Amino acid sequence: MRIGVLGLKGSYSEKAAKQWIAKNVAENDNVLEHCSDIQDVFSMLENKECDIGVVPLENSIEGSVGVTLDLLLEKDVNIIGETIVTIKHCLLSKGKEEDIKVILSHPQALGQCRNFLKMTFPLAELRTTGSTSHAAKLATEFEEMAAIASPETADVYKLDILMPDIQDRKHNHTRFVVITRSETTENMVKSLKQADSSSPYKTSIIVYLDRDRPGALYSILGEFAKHNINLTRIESRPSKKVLGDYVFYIDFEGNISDDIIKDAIYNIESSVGMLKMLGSYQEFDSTCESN
Ligand SMILES: O=C(O)C(=O)C[C@]1(C(=O)O)C=C[C@@H](O)C=C1
Repeated sequence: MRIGVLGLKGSYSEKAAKQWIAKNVAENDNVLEHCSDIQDVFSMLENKECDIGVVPLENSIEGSVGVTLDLLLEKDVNIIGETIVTIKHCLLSKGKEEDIKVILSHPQALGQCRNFLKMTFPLAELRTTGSTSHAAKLATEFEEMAAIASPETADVYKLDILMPDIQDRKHNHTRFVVITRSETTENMVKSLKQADSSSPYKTSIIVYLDRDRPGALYSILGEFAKHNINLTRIESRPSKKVLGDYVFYIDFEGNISDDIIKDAIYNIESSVGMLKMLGSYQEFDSTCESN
Protein backbone atom coordinates (compact mmCIF):
# COMPACT_ATOMS: atom_id res chain seq x y z
CA MET A 1 0.00 0.00 0.00
CA ARG A 2 1.26 3.52 -0.81
CA ILE A 3 0.69 5.91 2.09
CA GLY A 4 0.96 9.68 1.63
CA VAL A 5 2.27 11.44 4.73
CA LEU A 6 3.00 15.06 5.49
CA GLY A 7 6.67 15.91 5.81
CA LEU A 8 10.07 14.38 5.28
CA LYS A 9 11.38 11.43 7.28
CA GLY A 10 10.89 12.08 11.01
CA SER A 11 7.67 14.11 10.87
CA TYR A 12 4.92 13.50 13.39
CA SER A 13 2.67 12.53 10.47
CA GLU A 14 5.11 9.75 9.60
CA LYS A 15 4.93 8.57 13.20
CA ALA A 16 1.13 8.69 13.06
CA ALA A 17 1.10 6.70 9.80
CA LYS A 18 3.40 4.00 11.20
CA GLN A 19 1.33 3.77 14.37
CA TRP A 20 -1.91 3.33 12.41
CA ILE A 21 -0.40 0.88 9.87
CA ALA A 22 0.95 -1.35 12.64
CA LYS A 23 -2.57 -1.82 14.02
CA ASN A 24 -4.66 -1.82 10.87
CA VAL A 25 -2.76 -2.92 7.76
CA ALA A 26 -2.15 -6.60 7.17
CA GLU A 27 0.23 -6.37 4.20
CA ASN A 28 3.94 -5.71 4.77
CA ASP A 29 5.01 -4.01 1.56
CA ASN A 30 3.89 -0.52 2.55
CA VAL A 31 5.63 2.50 1.04
CA LEU A 32 5.52 5.93 2.64
CA GLU A 33 5.23 8.79 0.13
CA HIS A 34 6.58 11.96 1.78
CA CYS A 35 4.61 15.09 0.84
CA SER A 36 5.74 18.68 1.35
CA ASP A 37 2.42 19.93 2.73
CA ILE A 38 -1.14 18.87 3.53
CA GLN A 39 -2.47 19.94 0.10
CA ASP A 40 0.09 17.59 -1.49
CA VAL A 41 -1.22 14.62 0.49
CA PHE A 42 -4.74 15.29 -0.83
CA SER A 43 -3.42 15.88 -4.39
CA MET A 44 -1.39 12.66 -4.42
CA LEU A 45 -4.45 10.78 -3.27
CA GLU A 46 -6.62 12.44 -5.92
CA ASN A 47 -4.04 11.68 -8.64
CA LYS A 48 -3.84 8.03 -7.54
CA GLU A 49 -0.19 8.44 -6.56
CA CYS A 50 -1.04 6.96 -3.16
CA ASP A 51 -3.80 4.73 -1.75
CA ILE A 52 -4.31 6.37 1.61
CA GLY A 53 -3.17 9.62 3.22
CA VAL A 54 -2.45 10.50 6.85
CA VAL A 55 -3.06 14.14 7.82
CA PRO A 56 -3.21 16.08 11.11
CA LEU A 57 -6.70 17.26 12.07
CA GLU A 58 -6.56 18.77 15.54
CA ASN A 59 -4.17 19.44 18.37
CA SER A 60 -4.88 19.67 22.08
CA ILE A 61 -3.09 23.05 22.40
CA GLU A 62 -3.56 24.80 19.04
CA GLY A 63 -6.91 23.37 17.95
CA SER A 64 -7.97 22.51 14.41
CA VAL A 65 -5.74 22.27 11.36
CA GLY A 66 -7.84 24.49 9.08
CA VAL A 67 -6.42 23.31 5.76
CA THR A 68 -7.26 19.69 6.60
CA LEU A 69 -10.84 20.64 7.50
CA ASP A 70 -11.24 22.61 4.26
CA LEU A 71 -9.89 19.82 2.06
CA LEU A 72 -12.06 17.19 3.76
CA LEU A 73 -15.01 19.23 2.52
CA GLU A 74 -13.64 20.07 -0.96
CA LYS A 75 -12.17 16.73 -2.02
CA ASP A 76 -13.89 13.45 -2.74
CA VAL A 77 -12.40 11.59 0.22
CA ASN A 78 -13.51 9.53 3.20
CA ILE A 79 -12.03 9.02 6.63
CA ILE A 80 -11.27 5.35 7.36
CA GLY A 81 -9.30 5.71 10.58
CA GLU A 82 -7.80 7.94 13.22
CA THR A 83 -4.78 7.87 15.47
CA ILE A 84 -3.46 10.14 18.21
CA VAL A 85 0.21 10.93 18.67
CA THR A 86 1.84 12.36 21.79
CA ILE A 87 3.75 15.47 20.74
CA LYS A 88 7.02 16.28 22.51
CA HIS A 89 8.64 19.21 20.79
CA CYS A 90 12.37 19.84 21.16
CA LEU A 91 14.61 22.66 20.02
CA LEU A 92 17.13 21.13 17.62
CA SER A 93 20.21 22.69 16.13
CA LYS A 94 23.81 22.04 15.21
CA GLY A 95 24.77 25.37 16.84
CA LYS A 96 24.66 26.51 20.47
CA GLU A 97 21.70 28.10 22.24
CA GLU A 98 23.35 31.55 22.30
CA ASP A 99 23.93 31.45 18.50
CA ILE A 100 20.28 30.87 17.54
CA LYS A 101 18.82 33.70 15.43
CA VAL A 102 16.21 31.87 13.35
CA ILE A 103 13.70 29.27 14.57
CA LEU A 104 11.90 27.14 12.00
CA SER A 105 8.89 24.86 12.21
CA HIS A 106 5.42 23.98 11.02
CA PRO A 107 2.96 26.78 12.04
CA GLN A 108 1.10 24.35 14.34
CA ALA A 109 4.33 23.53 16.20
CA LEU A 110 5.32 27.22 16.48
CA GLY A 111 1.85 27.91 17.89
CA GLN A 112 2.16 25.09 20.42
CA CYS A 113 5.42 26.70 21.68
CA ARG A 114 4.29 30.34 21.46
CA ASN A 115 4.98 31.25 25.13
CA PHE A 116 8.27 29.38 25.19
CA LEU A 117 9.45 31.26 22.09
CA LYS A 118 8.41 34.65 23.47
CA MET A 119 10.08 34.05 26.83
CA THR A 120 13.25 32.30 25.67
CA PHE A 121 13.96 33.69 22.20
CA PRO A 122 12.15 37.05 22.05
CA LEU A 123 14.47 38.34 19.32
CA ALA A 124 14.65 35.26 17.12
CA GLU A 125 13.09 35.34 13.68
CA LEU A 126 10.36 32.69 13.36
CA ARG A 127 9.98 31.01 9.97
CA THR A 128 7.31 28.54 8.96
CA THR A 129 7.99 25.34 7.05
CA GLY A 130 5.71 22.65 5.55
CA SER A 131 6.52 20.21 8.37
CA THR A 132 8.64 19.89 11.50
CA SER A 133 10.99 17.48 9.70
CA HIS A 134 11.53 19.96 6.86
CA ALA A 135 12.48 22.51 9.53
CA ALA A 136 15.00 20.04 10.97
CA LYS A 137 16.52 19.41 7.54
CA LEU A 138 16.94 23.16 6.94
CA ALA A 139 18.49 23.60 10.40
CA THR A 140 21.35 21.31 9.37
CA GLU A 141 22.58 24.05 7.03
CA PHE A 142 23.34 26.92 9.47
CA GLU A 143 24.45 26.96 13.12
CA GLU A 144 22.30 30.01 13.80
CA MET A 145 19.16 28.08 12.86
CA ALA A 146 17.12 25.85 15.14
CA ALA A 147 14.09 23.70 14.41
CA ILE A 148 11.15 22.71 16.56
CA ALA A 149 10.61 18.99 15.96
CA SER A 150 10.45 15.60 17.67
CA PRO A 151 13.41 14.05 19.53
CA GLU A 152 13.54 11.26 16.88
CA THR A 153 14.09 13.92 14.20
CA ALA A 154 17.34 14.93 15.98
CA ASP A 155 18.72 11.43 15.20
CA VAL A 156 17.52 11.48 11.60
CA TYR A 157 19.22 14.82 10.80
CA LYS A 158 22.14 14.55 13.27
CA LEU A 159 21.11 17.62 15.25
CA ASP A 160 21.59 18.27 18.97
CA ILE A 161 18.61 18.56 21.28
CA LEU A 162 19.28 21.99 22.80
CA MET A 163 16.05 21.96 24.84
CA PRO A 164 13.55 19.11 25.26
CA ASP A 165 9.79 19.37 25.96
CA ILE A 166 9.33 23.00 24.96
CA GLN A 167 5.60 23.01 24.17
CA ASP A 168 3.56 25.42 26.32
CA ARG A 169 1.55 22.65 28.01
CA LYS A 170 2.84 19.40 29.45
CA HIS A 171 0.21 17.34 27.65
CA ASN A 172 0.27 17.77 23.89
CA HIS A 173 -1.56 15.43 21.53
CA THR A 174 -2.39 15.62 17.83
CA ARG A 175 -5.20 13.64 16.25
CA PHE A 176 -4.55 12.44 12.70
CA VAL A 177 -7.07 11.02 10.27
CA VAL A 178 -6.51 8.39 7.60
CA ILE A 179 -8.18 9.26 4.30
CA THR A 180 -8.96 7.43 1.04
CA ARG A 181 -10.51 8.35 -2.31
CA SER A 182 -14.25 7.76 -1.94
CA GLU A 183 -14.36 5.29 -4.84
CA THR A 184 -11.85 3.02 -3.08
CA THR A 185 -13.18 3.34 0.48
CA GLU A 186 -15.19 0.12 0.53
CA ASN A 187 -12.35 -2.08 -0.78
CA MET A 188 -9.81 -0.31 1.37
CA VAL A 189 -11.84 -0.89 4.55
CA LYS A 190 -12.29 -4.57 3.60
CA SER A 191 -8.54 -4.96 3.17
CA LEU A 192 -7.77 -3.72 6.71
CA LYS A 193 -6.95 -6.13 9.52
CA GLN A 194 -10.05 -7.67 11.05
CA ALA A 195 -11.39 -4.99 13.37
CA ASP A 196 -11.39 -5.72 17.07
CA SER A 197 -15.15 -5.82 17.67
CA SER A 198 -14.81 -4.38 21.19
CA SER A 199 -13.41 -1.07 19.91
CA PRO A 200 -16.20 1.47 19.46
CA TYR A 201 -16.83 3.31 16.20
CA LYS A 202 -17.02 7.00 15.54
CA THR A 203 -18.65 8.81 12.60
CA SER A 204 -17.68 12.18 11.09
CA ILE A 205 -19.98 14.40 9.05
CA ILE A 206 -19.95 17.93 7.66
CA VAL A 207 -23.16 19.94 7.67
CA TYR A 208 -24.05 23.20 5.95
CA LEU A 209 -27.26 24.78 7.19
CA ASP A 210 -27.82 26.86 4.02
CA ARG A 211 -30.20 29.30 5.68
CA ASP A 212 -29.48 31.08 8.93
CA ARG A 213 -32.63 30.73 11.04
CA PRO A 214 -33.35 30.53 14.77
CA GLY A 215 -32.84 27.04 16.14
CA ALA A 216 -31.24 25.52 13.00
CA LEU A 217 -28.21 24.16 14.84
CA TYR A 218 -30.37 23.33 17.86
CA SER A 219 -32.56 21.07 15.71
CA ILE A 220 -29.50 19.14 14.44
CA LEU A 221 -28.15 18.72 17.94
CA GLY A 222 -31.66 17.73 19.06
CA GLU A 223 -31.56 14.75 16.66
CA PHE A 224 -28.42 13.49 18.38
CA ALA A 225 -29.94 14.05 21.83
CA LYS A 226 -33.22 12.35 20.81
CA HIS A 227 -31.33 9.26 19.60
CA ASN A 228 -29.02 9.31 22.63
CA ILE A 229 -25.96 9.69 20.39
CA ASN A 230 -22.88 11.11 22.09
CA LEU A 231 -21.14 13.94 20.19
CA THR A 232 -17.34 13.90 20.53
CA ARG A 233 -16.61 17.09 18.66
CA ILE A 234 -18.30 20.01 16.94
CA GLU A 235 -16.34 22.66 15.12
CA SER A 236 -17.33 25.45 12.78
CA ARG A 237 -15.37 26.69 9.80
CA PRO A 238 -16.15 29.62 7.50
CA SER A 239 -18.16 28.57 4.44
CA LYS A 240 -16.00 31.07 2.49
CA LYS A 241 -19.14 32.52 0.89
CA VAL A 242 -19.80 35.50 3.17
CA LEU A 243 -18.63 36.61 6.58
CA GLY A 244 -20.56 34.89 9.37
CA ASP A 245 -21.59 31.87 7.28
CA TYR A 246 -20.32 28.51 8.56
CA VAL A 247 -20.08 24.79 7.91
CA PHE A 248 -20.11 22.47 10.93
CA TYR A 249 -17.83 19.47 11.42
CA ILE A 250 -19.48 16.99 13.76
CA ASP A 251 -18.02 13.75 15.18
CA PHE A 252 -20.14 11.36 17.21
CA GLU A 253 -20.06 7.85 18.64
CA GLY A 254 -21.54 5.08 16.52
CA ASN A 255 -21.35 3.50 13.08
CA ILE A 256 -23.40 4.51 10.03
CA SER A 257 -24.46 0.85 9.81
CA ASP A 258 -26.31 1.23 13.17
CA ASP A 259 -30.04 1.89 12.77
CA ILE A 260 -30.18 4.79 15.23
CA ILE A 261 -27.32 6.55 13.44
CA LYS A 262 -28.99 6.00 10.04
CA ASP A 263 -32.22 7.38 11.43
CA ALA A 264 -30.58 10.50 12.93
CA ILE A 265 -28.63 11.19 9.72
CA TYR A 266 -31.78 10.77 7.63
CA ASN A 267 -33.61 13.35 9.76
CA ILE A 268 -30.70 15.79 9.76
CA GLU A 269 -30.16 15.46 6.00
CA SER A 270 -33.74 16.46 5.28
CA SER A 271 -33.41 19.71 7.28
CA VAL A 272 -30.01 21.05 6.13
CA GLY A 273 -28.57 22.46 2.90
CA MET A 274 -25.79 19.88 2.60
CA LEU A 275 -24.58 16.88 4.57
CA LYS A 276 -21.30 15.20 3.66
CA MET A 277 -20.69 11.79 5.22
CA LEU A 278 -16.95 11.56 5.87
CA GLY A 279 -17.09 8.04 7.25
CA SER A 280 -17.35 5.66 10.19
CA TYR A 281 -14.14 4.29 11.62
CA GLN A 282 -12.75 2.74 14.77
CA GLU A 283 -12.01 5.16 17.55
CA PHE A 284 -8.38 5.47 18.60
CA ASP A 285 -7.74 3.12 21.50
CA SER A 286 -5.50 4.99 23.94
CA THR A 287 -4.92 1.84 26.00
CA CYS A 288 -2.64 0.51 23.22
CA GLU A 289 -0.80 3.77 22.65
CA SER A 290 2.76 3.01 21.62
CA ASN A 291 4.40 6.40 22.21
O1 LIG B 1 5.14 18.81 10.87
C1 LIG B 1 4.86 17.67 11.27
O2 LIG B 1 5.71 16.89 11.72
C2 LIG B 1 3.47 17.24 11.19
O3 LIG B 1 3.21 16.08 11.13
C3 LIG B 1 2.41 18.32 11.26
C4 LIG B 1 1.92 18.67 12.65
C5 LIG B 1 0.53 19.40 12.55
O4 LIG B 1 0.16 19.92 11.52
O5 LIG B 1 -0.16 19.47 13.60
C6 LIG B 1 1.72 17.44 13.43
C7 LIG B 1 1.90 17.39 14.75
C8 LIG B 1 2.28 18.58 15.54
O6 LIG B 1 1.07 19.06 16.07
C9 LIG B 1 2.91 19.62 14.70
C10 LIG B 1 2.82 19.59 13.35
